[in-house]
Amino acid sequence: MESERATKRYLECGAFKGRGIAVFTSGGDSQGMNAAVRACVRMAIYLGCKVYFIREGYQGMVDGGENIVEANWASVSGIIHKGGTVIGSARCMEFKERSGRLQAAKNLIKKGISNLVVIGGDGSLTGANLFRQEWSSLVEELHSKAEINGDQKLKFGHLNIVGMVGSIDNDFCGTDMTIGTDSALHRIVESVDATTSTAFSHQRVFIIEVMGRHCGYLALVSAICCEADYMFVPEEPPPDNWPELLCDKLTQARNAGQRQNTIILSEGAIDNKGNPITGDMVKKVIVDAVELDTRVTVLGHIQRGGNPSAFDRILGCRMGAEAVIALMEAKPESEPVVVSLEGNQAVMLPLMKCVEKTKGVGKAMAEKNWEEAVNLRGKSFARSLETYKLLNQPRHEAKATEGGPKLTLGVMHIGAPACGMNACVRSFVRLCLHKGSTVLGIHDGIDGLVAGQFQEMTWADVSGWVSEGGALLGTKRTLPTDKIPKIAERLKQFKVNGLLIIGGFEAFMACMILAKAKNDHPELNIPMLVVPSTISNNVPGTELSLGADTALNEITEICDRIRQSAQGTKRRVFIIETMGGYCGYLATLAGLAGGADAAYIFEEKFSIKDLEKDVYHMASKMAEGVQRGLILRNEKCNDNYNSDFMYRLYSEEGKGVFTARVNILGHMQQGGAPSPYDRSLGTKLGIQAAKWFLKQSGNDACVLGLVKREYTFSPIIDLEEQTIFPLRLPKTQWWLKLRPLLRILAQHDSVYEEEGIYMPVDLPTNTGAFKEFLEEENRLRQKRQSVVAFETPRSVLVAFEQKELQEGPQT
Ligand SMILES: Nc1ncnc2c1ncn2[C@@H]1O[C@H](COP(=O)(O)OP(=O)(O)OP(=O)(O)O)[C@@H](O)[C@H]1O
Ligand SMILES: O=P(O)(O)OC[C@H]1O[C@](O)(CO)[C@@H](O)[C@@H]1O
Ligand SMILES: [Mg+2]
Repeated sequence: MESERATKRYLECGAFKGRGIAVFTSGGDSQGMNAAVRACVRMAIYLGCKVYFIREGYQGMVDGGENIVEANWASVSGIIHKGGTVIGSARCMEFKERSGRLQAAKNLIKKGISNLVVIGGDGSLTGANLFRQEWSSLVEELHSKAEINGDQKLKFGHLNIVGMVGSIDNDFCGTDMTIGTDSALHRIVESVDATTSTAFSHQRVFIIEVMGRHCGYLALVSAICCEADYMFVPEEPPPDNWPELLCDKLTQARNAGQRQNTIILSEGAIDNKGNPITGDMVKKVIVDAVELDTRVTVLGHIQRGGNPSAFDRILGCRMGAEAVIALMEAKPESEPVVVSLEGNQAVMLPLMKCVEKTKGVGKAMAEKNWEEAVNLRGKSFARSLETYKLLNQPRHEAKATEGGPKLTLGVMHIGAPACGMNACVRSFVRLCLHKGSTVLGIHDGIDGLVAGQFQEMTWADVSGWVSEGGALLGTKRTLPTDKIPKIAERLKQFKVNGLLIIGGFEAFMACMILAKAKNDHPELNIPMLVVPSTISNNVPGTELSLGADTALNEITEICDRIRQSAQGTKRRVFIIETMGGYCGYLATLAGLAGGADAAYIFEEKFSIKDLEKDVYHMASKMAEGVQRGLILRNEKCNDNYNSDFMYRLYSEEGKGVFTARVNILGHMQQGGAPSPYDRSLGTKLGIQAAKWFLKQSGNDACVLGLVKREYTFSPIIDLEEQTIFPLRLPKTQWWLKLRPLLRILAQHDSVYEEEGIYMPVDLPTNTGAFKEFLEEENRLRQKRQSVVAFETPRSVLVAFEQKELQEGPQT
């Protein structure tokens, strides 16, 4: 029973009928807060609660009146793509006093609210915890002053609180990412890309000051993403001789032909003694010592503005929904929790423990215990710091700095280009050079390998690669199948001791083919590693491929534009086709990020009955005042129900209610500048790959993956049985667990038909429980509807596997 509970939960529609719940945003705003508010409202409505907005944070709670208003399904329509928070945020001094909190309690009880979702930073969450601790005494006092009656005292004797961290600073311990951080990184990276081009023209140095208060996360990650020459963060002040080190670094770079330099400075940067380091101080050092033309740019609140990134929208959706569920499941004795992100899992952590740990960072910094400060910031921070430092060691081109093997390693791409590939090559090349190894860049995939297009890579060759989209080494889809002898000959000719292949499903296939040919060709007895890199996110052995995040952002942005194009047009439905092969990752995630009404994918079989239901559902939403509809479909979701079919169906059935348009996004999904996430992930994967080769003694062939926030090296042979070759899909895909959430957030209350939905909990998904969940949901559906049998995705996949056994893998 317990294990069943751990993998899925049944969310009964209307299960918490009549419960009062309020959501508010507090402290500095951040992008993605609207997605969180929307998810809270819609999940609460789904569960039957009466849901309220509290406008202007704690101030609205204290002031009451019009600041506490009931929300409905439509009041959160069309907000997911907006920056900031549509319900307002504030900092409120009155709430810090008991008298203010007493007033706030009275206002909540009058509205029947005893469940709060707070979206804010550490201050807001601390305030919420205090409020909860005091609640019974506040209720007692209100009753004794006859401000509330005995019934109210009894009914609202307990306050439940769940927190979500909304802040661009990513300064909260316990969660990998806070809502807004990724969007802020987007703003910073766009800005630094812009200053880099003008810096190049004028051979200037740019010092960019970024926000983060006392946390260096934004500075650190943007320094990695923008190839900064130097960086200042509060958690690890520079050594006392930093002016000298900085000037040496700049001089070295200029001597190597670099025309511009970027320095990232955190607004909270300090020296070893705790004194602030400012942009003007750094500029003076540079101008006085090396006389470089230097400018200081303070990015300021630009970082907190603009549309939320796809990541922040999805994070907001997931956390908002989880927060409401946690509130409904809370018992009077249970501790208040904060919804956190661990890898790609949402987890509940004790709110006050996280707040205390967060305060511990400040304490460690005040005591100048820098190591402790870095550790408390968490694994991801420490890893990024290590990455930055590794890539910014003093340069010794192609000379050994340490002992260890001196290898000749090949790096190449196979498959379609994807953003982040270049960042991966760059860090791989540079770390290998630092360690005294040689890297040969192999151009144009297998064709280039066979033709002998090998280039010895230098430090300078990969300068500026992190911000470049596409694949600068060139890439092709050709597989090695009929070229193995020639490949073996070339690897021998160039004395290649190891081969890194960065690419998508073809890279995975190619590596498997080469690994299987080792017995016949001893030259292939070298370590080989695949770094999954494809917008489709369909490579076995990893939860996330390089390039998928950039593509998701591209699609999300295009969906925003397409929807906006219909402003002023009466009721319109857009059908948008995404790439991904048979993998529905992009369609599903872009569906969540874009607030889509439906996302059709191959993995979740749908029938004409489902399509019919969705068309009528759309019409009923329009009747309630919704103006625009968004339907996503994966390019291979169904051969017969293709985009044209769907367009005709919606056009015909929507006559008189809405018009329909279709957009096939095509290759624009593969283009663009890499997102901060792909730049940083590419850089880190390149480093992991280099480290792996440098400590290899055998001839393993592995896939370097990211699984539950850990880097994993899975032998490619073991992955064979986890792959469905004809579909180019892994057998388990973690993100399928987000499908029920997409349905709940898209479903208008006027059309709730199902009694409930099974939601897989963010725990194991590869244990077979996921299959069970789908089957159970299938049974539930069948019980209620006389529709065509609903085949589970797993059973579809199993059918294909059988086909594959009969016909052999399609290569
Ligand atoms: N110790 C506290 N007791 C009661 N209320 C508090 C407390 N700390 C903060 N608050 C309330 O929360 C509001 C927001 O807090 P704060 O200004 O620290 O921002 P934050 O939530 O930490 O967000 P950010 O730092 O990202 O801007 C305060 O204005 C106040 O109303
Ligand atoms: O918006 P304000 O009040 O100027 O505060 C700015 C601060 O808020 C944040 O943007 C978010 O906490 C910090 O990065 C910054 O130091
Ligand atoms: Mg704060």
